[in-house]
Amino acid sequence: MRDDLPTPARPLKIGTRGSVLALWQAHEVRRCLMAAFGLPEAAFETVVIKVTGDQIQDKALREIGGKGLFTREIEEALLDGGIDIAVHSMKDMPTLQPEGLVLDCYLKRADVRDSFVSLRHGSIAELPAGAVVGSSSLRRRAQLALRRPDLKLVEFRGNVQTRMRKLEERVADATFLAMAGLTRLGMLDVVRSAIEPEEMLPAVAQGAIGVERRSDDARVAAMLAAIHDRDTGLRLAAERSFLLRLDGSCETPIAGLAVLEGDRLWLRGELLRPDGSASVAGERRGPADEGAAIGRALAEELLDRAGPGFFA
Ligand SMILES: NCc1[nH]cc(CCC(=O)O)c1CC(=O)O
Repeated sequence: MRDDLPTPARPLKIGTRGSVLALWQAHEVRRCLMAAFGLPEAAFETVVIKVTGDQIQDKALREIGGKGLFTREIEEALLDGGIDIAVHSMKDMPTLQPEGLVLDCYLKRADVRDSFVSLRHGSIAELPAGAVVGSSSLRRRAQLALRRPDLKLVEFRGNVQTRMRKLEERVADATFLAMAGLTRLGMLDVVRSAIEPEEMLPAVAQGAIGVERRSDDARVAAMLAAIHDRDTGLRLAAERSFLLRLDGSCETPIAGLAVLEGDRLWLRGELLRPDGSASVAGERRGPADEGAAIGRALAEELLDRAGPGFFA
């Protein structure tokens, strides 16, 4: 292993999207690897890869359709050998990886909550009837419509700066952003309140950074094992199994969150109709290392309770 570590002459190539958040996350993985192996920054090379999802800014992503809008080009580079590892927001990752790739290394998870962002109001509860909320997340839109059918929803995309400008221009009175992303960008000052999971269950894997590799790359596998966070792995195993059994795509509003209670795992999940006219929510507890079975069982229970006509 020692002789096999990357060097400035033979750097480890880290593939990432080019957004400020994506670069921060790639550099965080680099920091963890530098610390774990005593390596200099020059032993790594950051390779920025353009993805379809970033090139389209004027449409809601669900109109473009298809899974992996933020990942396909990056995974192609990984399979080609153009990069050695790829860093992702796990929330944006499909539940299955292409043949030849493995995604089982997660950094310690950050704040999982959504945040309420507004210039004039302090929380969802304080929004007056008829207030306009900007969000393009199917999950957040459905969750809000379910709880506050009196509010008006508008599409909202772009980076944090763009969204703050839209709030200033009164395109909307409020929006939602993940606490994790804002924390990483050093922009927690825009948050009016953090929304507890009881009020708005977050997206599966929200707040977690994952590192993908080629399945036959034993050297990289050994390096990634050193920075993997076991608790995050147990939690995501349950949440992603839940999502997989639901065949979650961008068309289906799904929320899911697992937490550890000692050697037990507590998984909560929610399925919604896109217009917020109905939802089914449930929870399960079980041994922490049986997350995959717990996730599947909760998904099956919710599908059963929702019935065949639920998403129609
Ligand atoms: N879908 C975009 C996305 N993917 C990951 C994050 C934030 C970081 C994270 O949850 O790990 C965001 C932005 C947001 O939802 O506010």
